[in-house]
Amino acid sequence: MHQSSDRVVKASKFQQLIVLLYKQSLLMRRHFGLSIVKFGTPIIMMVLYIAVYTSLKSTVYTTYEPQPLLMEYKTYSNYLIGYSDNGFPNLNSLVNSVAEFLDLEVGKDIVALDPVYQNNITMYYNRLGKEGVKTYFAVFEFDSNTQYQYYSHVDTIYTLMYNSQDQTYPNPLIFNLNYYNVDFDSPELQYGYTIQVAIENAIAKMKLGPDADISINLKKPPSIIESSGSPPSTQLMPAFTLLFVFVGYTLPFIVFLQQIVDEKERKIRSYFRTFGVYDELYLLAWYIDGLITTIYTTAVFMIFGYSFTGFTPFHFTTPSLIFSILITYGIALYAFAVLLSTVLSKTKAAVIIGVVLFLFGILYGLFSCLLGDLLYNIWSKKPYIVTIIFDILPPTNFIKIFSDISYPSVKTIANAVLDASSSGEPATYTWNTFMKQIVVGKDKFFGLPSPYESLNILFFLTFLYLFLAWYFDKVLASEFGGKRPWNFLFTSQYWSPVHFYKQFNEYELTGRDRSHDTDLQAENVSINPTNYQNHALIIRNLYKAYGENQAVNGLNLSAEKGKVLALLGHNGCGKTSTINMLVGQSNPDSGFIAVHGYDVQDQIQFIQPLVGFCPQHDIYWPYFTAREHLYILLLAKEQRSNINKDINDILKEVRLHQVADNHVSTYSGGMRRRLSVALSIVGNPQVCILDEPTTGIDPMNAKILRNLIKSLKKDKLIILTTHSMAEAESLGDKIAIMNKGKLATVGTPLYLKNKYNMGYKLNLISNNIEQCKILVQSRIRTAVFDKVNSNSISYIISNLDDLSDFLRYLVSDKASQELISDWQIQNTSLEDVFLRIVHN
Ligand SMILES: Nc1ncnc2c1ncn2[C@@H]1O[C@H](COP(=O)(O)OP(=O)(O)OP(=O)(O)O)[C@@H](O)[C@H]1O
Repeated sequence: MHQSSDRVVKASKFQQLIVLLYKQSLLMRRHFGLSIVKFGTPIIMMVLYIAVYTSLKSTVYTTYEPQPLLMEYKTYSNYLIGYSDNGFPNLNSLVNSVAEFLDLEVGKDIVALDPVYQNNITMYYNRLGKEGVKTYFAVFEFDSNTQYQYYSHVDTIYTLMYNSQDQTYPNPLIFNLNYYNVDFDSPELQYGYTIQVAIENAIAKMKLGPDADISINLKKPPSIIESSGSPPSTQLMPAFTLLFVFVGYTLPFIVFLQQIVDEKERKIRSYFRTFGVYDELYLLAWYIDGLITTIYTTAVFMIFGYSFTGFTPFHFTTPSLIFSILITYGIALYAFAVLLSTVLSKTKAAVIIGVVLFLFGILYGLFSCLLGDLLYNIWSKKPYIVTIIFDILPPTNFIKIFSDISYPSVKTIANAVLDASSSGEPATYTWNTFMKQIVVGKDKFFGLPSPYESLNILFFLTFLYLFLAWYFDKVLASEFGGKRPWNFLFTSQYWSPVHFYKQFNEYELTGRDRSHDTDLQAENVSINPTNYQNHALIIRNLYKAYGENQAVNGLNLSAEKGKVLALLGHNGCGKTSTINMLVGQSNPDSGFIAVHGYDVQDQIQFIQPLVGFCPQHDIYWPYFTAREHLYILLLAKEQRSNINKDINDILKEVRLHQVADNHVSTYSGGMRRRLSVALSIVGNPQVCILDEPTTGIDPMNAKILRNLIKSLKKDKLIILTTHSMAEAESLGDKIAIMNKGKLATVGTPLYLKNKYNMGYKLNLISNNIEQCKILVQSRIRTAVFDKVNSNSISYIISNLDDLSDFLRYLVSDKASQELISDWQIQNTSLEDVFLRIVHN
């Protein structure tokens, strides 16, 4: 393998990763506002939750003191009825015992239900409705199959119910005392407690015997909400934990997506490529950034979630389970962001997609908080594939899993209240429950993946997303970088890249442009299979079109090291397109470019360490300093340890040493241009490509740059594009003028001026231009008018004798001296050559 002694050793993957992570850390520190969003959001969401929860709790809840038992039962109700649907044998003695406690008359104030109704509770409702009575009745049940089972705790052996209205059937409003829609302040209902005590007393007596000494001790009732008719709000808050966690995770994701695509749009992504940074390491560094955010966010949620009891879903779920869900969501979410970044190229699009996903997630989350059972019902009727699609997007998958685990602790709003008030503590959610399909009431929803299945999908999708990100990054065409063929994974070149010079044959090395121009022919045939490796640059039959626009149209060009190749041409003639192909940022349609014998398309990895590149438009991080730019890009390119001296030297060479530690955003356009030139010479490149390096630079600094370029060319090939003919003339050893995508002419400046010699330019200064015209036309036969300004006129004179005759006349003739105040003769300039070629 060819290896010249002064060539740099390409940076190791490890060094590149470290320097990329350093770049990420700088981004984090310098984009303070965005970092606040990234790292502040989880804390803000948790604090917000606690604030809302506590304020609701403190304002809404009221504590009641124990009330003495109210015994005037008869005033408020017609009957008290005991009923058993399964023939409870001690119903009569129980009713008697209650009657005794409440001082009621059995048969009049209190009855054991008429046996005729015993097997049909509906008929009993009927009777109540018809008679329009306000009645308490107690249902005794020892059989779990009664319809009351759903509303009551499994250990309850009776349910006390109340018909509050004097309405006629079919609308008797009979409700369980536990039902929330009850006016707890109504004295009628307060007697419910008295009856309850009477029943408890009767049951205790029945169990312990009639002589048992039972004392009744009234405890403080649980706090209940002040405003009657609305559910206790604090019980609703846990249902929304899901949304707070979702926002805490997903808002930083939008920032991340915006940042990664922003680097792509600023072309930093492809700029890194020209420094030989491995694509996978670049993506990995971003992904590690996302993982750090994930770990941080998860830690915040775990700490808050388990230290504040208001986060019910946390407290009723095994911590390892919550941790696994949060971490898996994070790793999948950021893998998804990296994948999106490979297909998006505009920051705006990235933000829009991020926000849409975010809002969609919130909406879905709200539905699952509010609808609960209903949502599960809807889902269970959908085809399995629909739920899988929801599982494929990390935000919706996360919402599903989190609402699955929240369900037993918070359920729907209505259920949350009902559940907490009637059946006591919600069940603890364990890994065991997690693996089962979601169960609501008695119904199983078999159409849904279990939360465990959804989590597995999320986990394995992470790897798929990362693989696709890596793959798309390589094969998707974009204006920001070259692409590989879609089947590159199946090519041997990918798995075992050729480390030796590619063998170009005679036919490939011969430019196929059969021009009549002998210089162009020489350019085409001067290279053959035995000597092409000595050429720093060979371009052969290069074509590149953008749609209908043939930007490069069969270009043939070559150059040796130790030279400055000045590439000239009018705007849009294809210079930048050629250079982009040269640095591997875009692929030719056909033809090839070889740099030091390596093919740009197949062996770009060997070329990158040899090439330095100053792009036409400056590429930079606004909030990094010049020193940091040099540090990052030098270490990305070259395996080095001690670089401070080198960086200082380069900074001095481009006169940026005094502002080296200022943010580049504070630089003038010219200073940024100098930084771009500085970046193109890091790592001692063999081929330095400078696309209009002096554009926008003042004459003094332009001169400094020109001197730098001159000093560099000693052992390198410098490829320079410029619109300054003077610059090309002073720097260029070889001038190549392009026109309409192909080479129009090539040669040294002197050679070209001779070749396109148009004679001499005579400039005359006078106050009487018309007289001058008459004079020149009468004395110089071969004079061709060139141009006229206010008091100057110029002619091209091809014959030297004619010109000297005219000058002799001028010196001798007094009248002419008075007419012409000054005159000047110029040789043909490179600009004249350029204009002539372009006009032709
Ligand atoms: N990414 C692109 N997409 C579409 N068209 C492009 C793209 N890049 C270049 N072109 C077109 O290709 C042609 C050549 O452009 P190129 O930038 O190579 O010219 P240039 O010689 O560098 O011009 P200038 O001196 O203005 O920089 C132009 O017509 C340009 O509009």
